[in-house]
Amino acid sequence: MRYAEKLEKRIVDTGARLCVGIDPRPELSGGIENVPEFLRRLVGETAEYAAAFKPNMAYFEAMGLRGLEILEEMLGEMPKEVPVILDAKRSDIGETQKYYAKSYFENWDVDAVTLNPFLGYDSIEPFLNWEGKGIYLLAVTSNAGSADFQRQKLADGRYVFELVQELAVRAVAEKSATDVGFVVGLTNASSEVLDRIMDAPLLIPGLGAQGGDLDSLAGRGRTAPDTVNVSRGISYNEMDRSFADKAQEWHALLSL
Ligand SMILES: O=c1ccn([C@@H]2O[C@H](COP(=O)(O)O)[C@@H](O)[C@H]2O)c(=O)[nH]1
Repeated sequence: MRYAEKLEKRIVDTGARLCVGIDPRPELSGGIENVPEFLRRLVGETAEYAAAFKPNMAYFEAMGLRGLEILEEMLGEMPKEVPVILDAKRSDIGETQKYYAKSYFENWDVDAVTLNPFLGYDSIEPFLNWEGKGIYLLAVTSNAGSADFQRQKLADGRYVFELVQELAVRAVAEKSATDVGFVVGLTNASSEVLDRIMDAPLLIPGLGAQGGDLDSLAGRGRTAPDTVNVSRGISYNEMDRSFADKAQEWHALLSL
């Protein structure tokens, strides 16, 4: 089964496009020693609502070697039916990317990863021929700085993020086994952006703590399995409520 099919199935099974972000902050959960239990509860309580899980490497790397062990343990215990998108945003020359691809797709066996496309097509090639896997290229990120490059207009009237889409078009033409989608931040998902974004799987961060407006996605007629990520809005918002309770609320807002 291709990555996009697995994700589509999960979206249909859960009835919503909720991607549960996993960004553990040890300082908010009583230190690194409490993080494994925090993650077990977060994953356990939200799995039934999750179309996907998205751990962000930064939060695990910040805990040092123990953080990588915690990530590995968590990945090993993830429910197999929920796709895992590793938010790594990697970018390097192709030779080095081969090793990132091996690490994420072979060793950790995650379903998809985020990549920074700035180094061009040969930098994403090592990720392209993996059965059942997906990559999300940063196209229009959710930060204000996305205006600095991604939303600049070229002389021919296209935006820079449209060049990112060209990489996906090429991957499809070359019959990539890996599905290629895009990261589009909800906070910058204007109709000008969305009108130009291909019908390929979108990973959409920016809901909850970053204040993105879901209405901007309405009535688009897209068919690809898009998912909308919520991290702090489940893990660290209203700490007196359970993860399950908060996930259920986001799930209702994102229901099909
Ligand atoms: O454009 C982007 C790309 C990635 N992210 C990541 O998504 C989550 C968002 O967390 P919240 O707590 O829901 O704001 C986090 O891991 C970011 O690094 C993004 O926000 N924007």
